[in-house]
Amino acid sequence: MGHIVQFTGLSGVGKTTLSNALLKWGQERHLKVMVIDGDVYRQTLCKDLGFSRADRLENINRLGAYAWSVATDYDLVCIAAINPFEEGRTGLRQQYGAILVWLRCKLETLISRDPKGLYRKALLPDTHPDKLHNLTGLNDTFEEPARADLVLDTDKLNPEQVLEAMVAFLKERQFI
Ligand SMILES: Nc1ncnc2c1ncn2[C@@H]1O[C@H](COP(=O)(O)OS(=O)(=O)O)[C@@H](OP(=O)(O)O)[C@H]1O
Ligand SMILES: Nc1ncnc2c1ncn2[C@@H]1O[C@H](COP(=O)(O)OP(=O)(O)O)[C@@H](O)[C@H]1O
Repeated sequence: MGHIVQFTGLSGVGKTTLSNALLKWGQERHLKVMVIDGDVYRQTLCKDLGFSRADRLENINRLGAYAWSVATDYDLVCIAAINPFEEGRTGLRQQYGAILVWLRCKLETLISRDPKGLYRKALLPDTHPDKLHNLTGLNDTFEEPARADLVLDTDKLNPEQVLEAMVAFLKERQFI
């Protein structure tokens, strides 16, 4: 039975970057890693969901259940979603033993990265037709985790260093 890792962190923090780096790292070592990326599953399994609190909780619950259903076939299953609420994270920890990794970064840095233009849209005036009104961390809730198993600061560590710290943590816990 593989271990389940749930990430949490704002858009642009580096969830996909770290997950894909772990996938590649695993492939090179015959370790079976699966990535369940929130952004990707919102096009399929979670296509019907929006960004209300209820929908975000439903989203993480579905991703958790899916991770659990495939965990027998993998060494490690990573859930890479924003996962903004303690209720959702605690649920995954209690139901599936999913450990919690918080990818953290200053908002100014995320605003300057903004590869999808989401922060630019959220910063538009309220009256602008393209204004994004519920971007996590900017004008929607992100509850800082009280009990993360690991915190990685992606404005201090480059992607290689983030991967290195993650791998060291997984080895220390004997997850890999
Ligand atoms: N309002 C709002 N708030 C947050 N994110 C938004 C929003 N609208 C669209 N997006 C895009 O959706 C991706 C987040 O989906 P998740 O399933 O990870 O979010 S959540 O866990 O349900 O909060 C997120 O992907 P990432 O950028 O990879 O985090 C965004 O690209
Ligand atoms: N540790 C890091 N240091 C600097 N830039 C990073 C780091 N991790 C990711 N990035 C960059 O930030 C942007 C968003 O990364 P991404 O992995 O797509 O974030 P998320 O999946 O959390 O939305 C990308 O342009 C990526 O290259």
